[in-house]
Amino acid sequence: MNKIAFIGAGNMARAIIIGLVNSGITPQDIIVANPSEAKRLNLATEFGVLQTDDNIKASEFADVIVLCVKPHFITDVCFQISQAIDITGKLFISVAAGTTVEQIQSALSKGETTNLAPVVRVMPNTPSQLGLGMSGLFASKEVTVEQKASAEKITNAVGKSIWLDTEDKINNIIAVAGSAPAYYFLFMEAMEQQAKQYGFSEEESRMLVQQTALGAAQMVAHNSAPISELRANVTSKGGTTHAAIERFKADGIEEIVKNAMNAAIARAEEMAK
Ligand SMILES: NC(=O)C1=CN([C@@H]2O[C@H](COP(=O)(O)OP(=O)(O)OC[C@H]3O[C@@H](n4cnc5c(N)ncnc54)[C@H](O)[C@@H]3O)[C@@H](O)[C@H]2O)C=CC1
Ligand SMILES: O=C(O)[C@@H]1CCC=N1
Repeated sequence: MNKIAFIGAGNMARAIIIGLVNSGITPQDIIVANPSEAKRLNLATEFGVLQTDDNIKASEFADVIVLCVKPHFITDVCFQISQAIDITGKLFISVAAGTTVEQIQSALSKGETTNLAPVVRVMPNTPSQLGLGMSGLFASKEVTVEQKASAEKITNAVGKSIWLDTEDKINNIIAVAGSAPAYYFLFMEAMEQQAKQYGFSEEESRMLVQQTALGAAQMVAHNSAPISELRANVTSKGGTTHAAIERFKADGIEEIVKNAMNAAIARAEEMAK
C-alpha cells in the first residue's frame, strides 16, 4: 500500500481518513499535517494515524499527497512542498473545488514547463466517512497507470467513483455530488422544521425525517426501477402525495434544483479564475 499524506485535516480530510481506516487501510501508512493541533491530534488519537504540523515532513513520508486545504491555500502549499523536497515520483491528489490541474502543476513546477508533476483532481463528498462517498476523478496526462490505480483505491475505499475524461466535468461532479449532501440536508431541515410546526417534538421530528430519507435512499439503492417509478408507486391518483407533488411542481421545484446546481458550477468556474 502507498503511504498517504493529507495536507489539511479539516472536514473533507477527516471524512476520507475515517473511511480509509474503516476500510482496513493501516493507519500508520497515513499522516496528517495541519497547523492547528486539535484537529490533527483528534485524528491521531481516534484512528491511530500519524500527525505533524509540518507539510514538508508529511510530504517526504508519502508517495501520495492529498491536498485537503481550502482552494485559496492550494497553490501556496504546493509551492512550499516543491521548494523544499524532490517531488519526483510522488502523486498529488487535490480535492479542492475551483483549482485547476494547470494551477497546481504550475505551483509545483518551480518555473519549469517540462516534467510536470502528476496530478489527480478528485471531487469527493462527506458521506465518504461512512464508506458511502461519491467521487469523480480526473487525471493529468502525467499520471501513470499505477498512480491512477492508487487514486482509485482511495476513492473506492470510501465509496464509489467514476473517472472523467475532461477536467471541466469536475465542476459537474461538484453540482451533482460534492456539494449535494448539503442540498438533501437543507430539504430535511425544512421538513424537520415543518414537522415541529405540527407539534412533533424535536426528537420525533428528527426521527420522522431521518428515517423517511434513509428509507427512500435505500429504496433507490436497492431498486433498478427508474426513480420516477418509485415516486409513482407512492402517488395515488387524486391522493395526498399527488397534491404535494403538484404543489412542488407548481412552485418550480425542477427550476429551483437546476438553478442551484448551475450556481455551484458557476461558483467553481469563478474560483478557478
Ligand atoms: N467539505 C466538503 O464537503 C468538501 C470539500 N472539498 C474540498 O476540500 C477542501 C477542504 O475543505 P474542508 O475540509 O471542508 O475545509 P476545512 O476548513 O474543514 O479544512 C481545511 C483544513 O486545512 C487546514 N490548513 C489551512 N492552511 C493550511 C496549510 N497551509 N497547511 C496545512 N493545513 C492547512 C485548516 O487548519 C483546516 O483544518 C477544499 O478545497 C474543498 O473545496 C471537496 C469536496 C467536498
Ligand atoms: O462548498 C465547497 O466549496 C466544497 C466543494 C464541494 C463541497 N464543498
